[in-house]
Amino acid sequence: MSHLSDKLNAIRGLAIIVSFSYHVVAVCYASFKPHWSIGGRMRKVQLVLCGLAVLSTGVQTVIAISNSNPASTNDPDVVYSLFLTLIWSILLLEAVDTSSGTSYPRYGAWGILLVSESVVLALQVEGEHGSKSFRHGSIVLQSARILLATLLCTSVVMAYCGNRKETGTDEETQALLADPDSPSKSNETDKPKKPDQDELDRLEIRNRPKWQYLASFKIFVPFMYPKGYRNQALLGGMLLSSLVERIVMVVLPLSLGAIVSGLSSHIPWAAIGLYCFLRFCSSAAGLSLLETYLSWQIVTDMTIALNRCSYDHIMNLSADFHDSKKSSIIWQTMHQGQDVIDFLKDIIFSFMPTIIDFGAAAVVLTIMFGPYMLFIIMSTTIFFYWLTFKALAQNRELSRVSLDAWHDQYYQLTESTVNWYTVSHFGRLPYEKQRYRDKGDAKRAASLTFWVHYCWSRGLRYSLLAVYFVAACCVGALQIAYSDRKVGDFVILVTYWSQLTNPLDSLAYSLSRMGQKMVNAEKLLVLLEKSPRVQDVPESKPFTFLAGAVDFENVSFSYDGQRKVADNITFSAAPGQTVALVGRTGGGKSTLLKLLFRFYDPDQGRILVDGQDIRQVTMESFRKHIAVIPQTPVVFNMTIMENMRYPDLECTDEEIIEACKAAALHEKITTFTNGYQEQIGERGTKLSGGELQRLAIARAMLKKANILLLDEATSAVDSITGETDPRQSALMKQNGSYNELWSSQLQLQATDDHGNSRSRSPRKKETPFFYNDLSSNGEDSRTLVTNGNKDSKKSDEARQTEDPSKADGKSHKSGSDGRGRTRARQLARALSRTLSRSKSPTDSARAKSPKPPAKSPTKDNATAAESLSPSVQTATRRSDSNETDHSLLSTHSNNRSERSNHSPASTSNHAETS
Ligand SMILES: Nc1ncnc2c1ncn2[C@@H]1O[C@H](COP(=O)(O)OP(=O)(O)OP(=O)(O)O)[C@@H](O)[C@H]1O
Repeated sequence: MSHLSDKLNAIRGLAIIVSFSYHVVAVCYASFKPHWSIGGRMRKVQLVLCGLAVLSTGVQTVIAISNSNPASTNDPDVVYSLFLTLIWSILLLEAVDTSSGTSYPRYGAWGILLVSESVVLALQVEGEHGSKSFRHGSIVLQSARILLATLLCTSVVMAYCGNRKETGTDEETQALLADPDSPSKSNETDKPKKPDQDELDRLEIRNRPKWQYLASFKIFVPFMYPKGYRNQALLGGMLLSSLVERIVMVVLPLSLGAIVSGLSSHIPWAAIGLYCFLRFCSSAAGLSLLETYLSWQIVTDMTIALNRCSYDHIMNLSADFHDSKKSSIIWQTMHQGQDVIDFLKDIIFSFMPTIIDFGAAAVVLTIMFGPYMLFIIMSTTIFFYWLTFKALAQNRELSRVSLDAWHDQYYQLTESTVNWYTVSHFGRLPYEKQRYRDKGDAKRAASLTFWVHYCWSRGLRYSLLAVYFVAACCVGALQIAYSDRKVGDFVILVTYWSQLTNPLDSLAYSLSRMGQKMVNAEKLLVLLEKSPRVQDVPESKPFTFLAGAVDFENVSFSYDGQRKVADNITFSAAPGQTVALVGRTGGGKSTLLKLLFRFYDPDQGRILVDGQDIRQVTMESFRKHIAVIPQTPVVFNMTIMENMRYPDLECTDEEIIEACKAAALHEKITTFTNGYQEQIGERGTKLSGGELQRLAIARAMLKKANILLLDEATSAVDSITGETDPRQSALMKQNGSYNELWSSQLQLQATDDHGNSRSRSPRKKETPFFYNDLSSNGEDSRTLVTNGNKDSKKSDEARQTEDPSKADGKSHKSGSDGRGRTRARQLARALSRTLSRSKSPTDSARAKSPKPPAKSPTKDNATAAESLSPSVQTATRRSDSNETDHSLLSTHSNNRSERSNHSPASTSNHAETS
């Protein structure tokens, strides 16, 4: 009989331990490894069955308690019923918690419970265990549970056999965002806004399997490891003080219990002294202060290191990122880098110590008060954390919404203030103000929702703790009342309880803070996981400048991988040649320059400079040979002098002044109140459009590069360029596509001027390129050519007479000699001098080396090419008239460009040479 009873208790204990352990291990494993779930449509049935099982175990517990001895600290029937209730409750909570199908942690546990309850039932029927009422009651309830467990397992088998793998209702398999490409609405403005790339990247990170998601954060780990002996010593100090604090937390309640128990007979001075000392150690002035002091230094260093790395990473990203970035969001994300460090610090110095405190308190209380107390501690922890994690998941979502609303308002603030002129031009001040208010309201609503939810969930969690505290006090009081326990044990219980719940509390707090910090960390992670679309290949070599021959070979490119901006473009620019790209607005001219500067790499084809594929050379060595004057010059909010010095930090004031003189800017600068020390405002707002472009031109000169890219560099510089370009005349004479384009443009202009007055005058339309003036002086041209390839000087002179552009230049020169022309000459000379000076001895030596094989330009190309500037000047010219027929072929295209011009994109772009 007794033997059977022992066997039953052992089986019951084993059943509880096995099912609980299996479930915990399986849940942990499943959460880190993707797995299939089945039977999602049976979820409601399973929910009801689990609920009934919990009910039956609850009833069995009540029967067991009513039949047990109040003095007993571990009645086997009560303990079994209590823990069985706990396990079924956990399974129920999981069923409630997930809308997906059942996976192996749950159906495995059902199977174990089915087997173990059947064995227990068999033993119970066989023996005479417990009182009759309890035995009958428990047999009925157990039979019911076996039936329920059988039904649960059958539901899984049925789902499996029916191959009901979840698709529709499983939230894990549903897209979090609607398909952004689905054509739902016809009206453009009504179409849902496509989530931006950052948001999609964040979603991608969030939707990774848990282990992968957590592993993603390992990118931050190197920043957590303190660099240098000093910081490592500080970290050691932190760990040590944290360890000592844990010991203090265990000893503290025991010493208090000893004082209380001892006071009934004597004054325990030693225990009081120890207690006071431990209290001091655990106070805010004790070990935690030391820890804070030590951590401050390490955390500051780590944050700075992370910021530096993020900054370097952002600066190393390529143009695709910088073209689509939201600067204000990047600033914020960088700023919140601190949170990432805090997040990791919390895990090591808050989360782990709290778990240790909790574990220590749980062990001591279980040893002192038996399995009932263990049950109370376990169920407190499980339910408290179930509520906490549920709240945390929602909090995280709400915090994301709140943070996004905050970012949104911040973004609108920066955008509207940066674009204040545009806002004012269009009279949109009230509109922007309203938008700011609306975004503020959205931010307020989002944070209010967050806080309401936070307060509710917090209230619920702490009410649960209060209920369990009552239960713990009852168990403690009953044991002290019915056994020979000391009163001090009750004090120990109460003290440990607070030590148990304080960690729970602070863990919940850390977890909720961690949720918020994880959102910030995710944002930084998105940033750090971005890799530059254009980067040096491992085997790339330094670029060797020889003469400056540029070849585009069947180049195709698309920014987004869908819309082709350049399609099969082929053209060549021989050393010293100037090439104008002509095409309609948005035709891809600037894009070709970006490809040449390697802001992007072609999707197909290749670009060669001096026979070297620019993808195979290091960007740094290549880019230093190219100067760019962009369509919209961007300057720093610094002084003119500082802006000018940017290309060459070593250049002298005299060189800067000379460059400014050449760009016809010097005189203007001398009229400024502070001359060269004048601050030019954000993005150069204090300069006129023309002044800004001249500054960009002067600045480009100081780079002393061999290849010059002009992207409508002089659109605002009338006085320099206010005359006909000799090379343009040459091109016009050739009666090719260039001629056709200009003629049709002028025709349109004239028609328009007749009817409606257009803002741009025909004169302005004719404004030639900045570089045109360089060829107006033969001497300058030769000097410039020499700079590109010294050998060509003589041949230049020899060919000069044949040069159609030069002939034009001459005739043109005699026809006009205005102020703009004089300045242009100055500019040409200065550029020539600057470039000559920049030529290093090695460059000269290289220049003497044979030219790379030229791409067989036509005769006209060849002659013109050698009469012109540094090595290659590439400029873009816009044909604003979309009405113009853009399928123009250059009469001087070489074979390859003629071939390429049959392709769709190239019908709008022409590389014309003069
Ligand atoms: N960073 C970018 N991302 C996506 N598309 C872009 C980007 N930059 C330009 N585009 C698109 O590529 C096309 C070609 O642009 P590009 O600036 O090269 O034209 P363009 O010929 O220089 O025009 P314009 O003469 O008006 O300056 C345009 O339709 C433009 O919208």
